[in-house]
Amino acid sequence: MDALFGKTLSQLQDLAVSQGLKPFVGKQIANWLYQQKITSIDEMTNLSLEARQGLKEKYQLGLMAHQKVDVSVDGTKKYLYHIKGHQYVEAAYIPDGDRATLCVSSQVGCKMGCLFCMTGKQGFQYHLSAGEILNQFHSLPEVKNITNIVYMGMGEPLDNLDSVLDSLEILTSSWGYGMSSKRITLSTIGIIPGMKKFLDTTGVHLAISIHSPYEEERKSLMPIQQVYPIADIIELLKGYDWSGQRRLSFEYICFDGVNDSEDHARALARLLGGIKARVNLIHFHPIPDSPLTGSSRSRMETFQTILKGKGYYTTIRKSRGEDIFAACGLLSTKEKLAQESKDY
Ligand SMILES: C[S@@+](CC[C@H](N)C(=O)[O-])C[C@H]1O[C@@H](n2cnc3c(N)ncnc32)[C@H](O)[C@@H]1O
Ligand code: SF4
Repeated sequence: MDALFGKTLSQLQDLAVSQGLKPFVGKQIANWLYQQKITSIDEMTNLSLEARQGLKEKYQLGLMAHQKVDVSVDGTKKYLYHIKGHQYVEAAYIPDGDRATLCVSSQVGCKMGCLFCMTGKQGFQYHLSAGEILNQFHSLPEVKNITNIVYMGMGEPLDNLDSVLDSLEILTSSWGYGMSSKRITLSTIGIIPGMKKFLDTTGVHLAISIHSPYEEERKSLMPIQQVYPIADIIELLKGYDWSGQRRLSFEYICFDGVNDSEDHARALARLLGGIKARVNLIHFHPIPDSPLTGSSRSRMETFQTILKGKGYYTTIRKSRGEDIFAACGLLSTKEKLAQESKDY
């Protein structure tokens, strides 16, 4: 049965009309779905009994509680949600003082095959629907604490463009969750056509996973470089205005002896060419069977100093939830499910 949860206002208005109802009923349904904590269609009490009955014959609500939660020593929690058949996704809840960030997944697995990423190792299984993306937020026990959402969990969001854009529309619209787009960041390896549409239709912050300023080296880490070269990505980004509230950042994992030299830092600054952006240096979270290791803190600091000297606001991102495999790039359900199948 099709799910109501995850539909945009215009989809709900069309759905209402297809049920023989007035279009404004679509807005009433949106209000119940995104602004009230209902658990069944029966609770939509400003709809007639007949209208609710008609909806129940064709649709389900589409909300799912989590199946499992792991808690890190640093307070990060990793929630596992059942998707469909034998598919699961993970979301990471990261409290930090008076902020709390939720890292959501957009796909089960990923087809991009980055050398350093557990999700990439899992291969691609499934595109999440908008409802399955939003459910990670809506059904989270700590949903009231969330101040920020990052699309940095499993999958490449711009490879699942329509569902991701629908989920962003629902999060940021007044008929949806009414969240400011400045509290949301989408991270991508740079799928150019999807990026254009994302930039033109949303006001959400953008993070680009860059990881090397050199073409050949980036290709060896991230095969997508062959299709969408980083120089073309930056060219496109230069056509947009980053001087206001919308933020552009570049994510750079520091790999020991690979991409962490002073030359790399200078080449990165040259490649960015003065674009208004921040750089986030990320600790590598080691994955099994990988030849890569993380850079030392002091090398990351030297790298940071060079970029700062070139005018780029540069941070070294705190690792969170590494002990429960909730940190960046460690989300993967395949092997865990094989090992722990009895738990599910
Ligand atoms: C898992 S990805 C999901 C979003 C999108 N697919 C991307 O690559 O930007 C989120 C971030 O985690 C980073 N990442 C992947 N594997 C990692 C690892 N083993 N250690 C640290 N960061 C990692 C990615 O480079 C990216 O910046
Ligand atoms: S880093 Fe992002 S794009 Fe690359 S394999 Fe992992 S999830 Fe996919």
